[in-house]
Amino acid sequence: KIKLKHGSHREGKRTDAIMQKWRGNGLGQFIHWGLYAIPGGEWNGKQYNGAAEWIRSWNEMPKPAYDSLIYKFNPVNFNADQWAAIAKDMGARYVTITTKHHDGFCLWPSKYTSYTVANSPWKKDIMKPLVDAYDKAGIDVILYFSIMDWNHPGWRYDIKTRADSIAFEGFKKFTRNQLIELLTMYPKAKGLWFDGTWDKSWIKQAKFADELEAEMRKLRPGLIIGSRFRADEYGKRHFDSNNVLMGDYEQGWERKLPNTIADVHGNDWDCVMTIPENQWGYNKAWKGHIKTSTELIEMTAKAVSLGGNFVLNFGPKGDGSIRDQEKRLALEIGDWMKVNNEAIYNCGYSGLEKQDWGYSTKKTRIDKIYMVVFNIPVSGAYRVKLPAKTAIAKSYLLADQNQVLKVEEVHTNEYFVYANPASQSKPFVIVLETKKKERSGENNYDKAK
Ligand SMILES: Cc1ccc([C@@H]2N[C@@H](C)[C@@H](O)[C@H]2O)cc1
Repeated sequence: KIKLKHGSHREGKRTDAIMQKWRGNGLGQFIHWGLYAIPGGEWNGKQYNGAAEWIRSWNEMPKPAYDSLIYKFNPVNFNADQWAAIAKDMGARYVTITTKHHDGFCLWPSKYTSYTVANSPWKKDIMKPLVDAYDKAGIDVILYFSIMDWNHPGWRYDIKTRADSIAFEGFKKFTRNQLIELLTMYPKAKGLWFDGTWDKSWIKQAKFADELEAEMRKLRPGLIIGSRFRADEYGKRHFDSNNVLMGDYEQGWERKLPNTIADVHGNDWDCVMTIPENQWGYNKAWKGHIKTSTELIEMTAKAVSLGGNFVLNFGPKGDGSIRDQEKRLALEIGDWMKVNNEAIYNCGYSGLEKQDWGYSTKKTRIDKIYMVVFNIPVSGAYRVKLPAKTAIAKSYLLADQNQVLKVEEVHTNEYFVYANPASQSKPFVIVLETKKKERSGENNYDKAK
């Protein structure tokens, strides 16, 4: 083990109630909203090929033209309760909302910069109505914050000269001030989701970031901070120089999912996912493959089966409305969740071997296993291998618990569960209630003693 001053300060999963609630959330909503939603990936009639929230970095987009979008921010169709209702209908149990993306525009009236909603035609705070609406809907709020800030004069990609380091000192103070300001103005927020922390300038701030994380945790006990916030003193990110996870959960799964339990190293984690291939902010033209609700439900089940959460991104339009395709997907996912959320909420890795029919999840400390089926076997037989000394007491469809299913032990601790689902077009869940296996040869007399 390398002696570290600014590495991870905790090994293993957090066991407190706030983190246990986060762990059991299963499904979340991400909101990317800001000035980038106004151009929506297009400028001067030309389409930007990158992600819409990065349009400021496009050569075709003059930086002053982007920066003056603040004078166009007037989302007359913004309705925080409607956004929260969409998340509620989808079955999301937490939401991560951009307070400030890389462009530096603040959705809250920060005292530390003029580049905020307060100086837009809208004038009003956006974060407060959002935090309150989601909180009222019973949905936990996590605040997304980009360290990289293209608008702040003190931002640097690296610290090369004395002038850089003087400028960056000012930037560090500004960053700390904004984070303390956010935690103070929105005390209901359960955590922070950091982004924009990969540049050398920030990676060199191991001591500062470590102390800032400690200050935030002291100000807000139980605050949830992921692995992307800070590097250790050797520049190691996500995992420190002793390969211990930084922060409370792994933030490495952006637009991709782990494949096996080995990939997650026994840590908490979330996967953040876009509906199109790679657009977080609103883009007028969604190109390429748009994920279907069945695909997104499968990703949710896969994430939960590997002990993580699945966080689906929505990119509201510049006027504050939500696009129809996103509303429809939220409802389709929500319809499935209404029937099957017992296999998702407060569930995790079942310990069972992966089978072709789909993913298995398990509630902690309850002898129930959920087989979330995406691939129906021609045989109608669903193979499941149980650990030794475990048997199946009963099996039924989660959607219709009166439909008790036939179970056959085909090899030691290997069973076929027979099911013919009503609809072949939607994923469904088979429940296994398990019990201790009767020791073979045990008789009632022995048990009676
Ligand atoms: C290379 C790259 C940098 C930043 C990102 C940001 N992280 C996502 C969560 C979005 O905020 C995206 O803009 C994505 C890719």
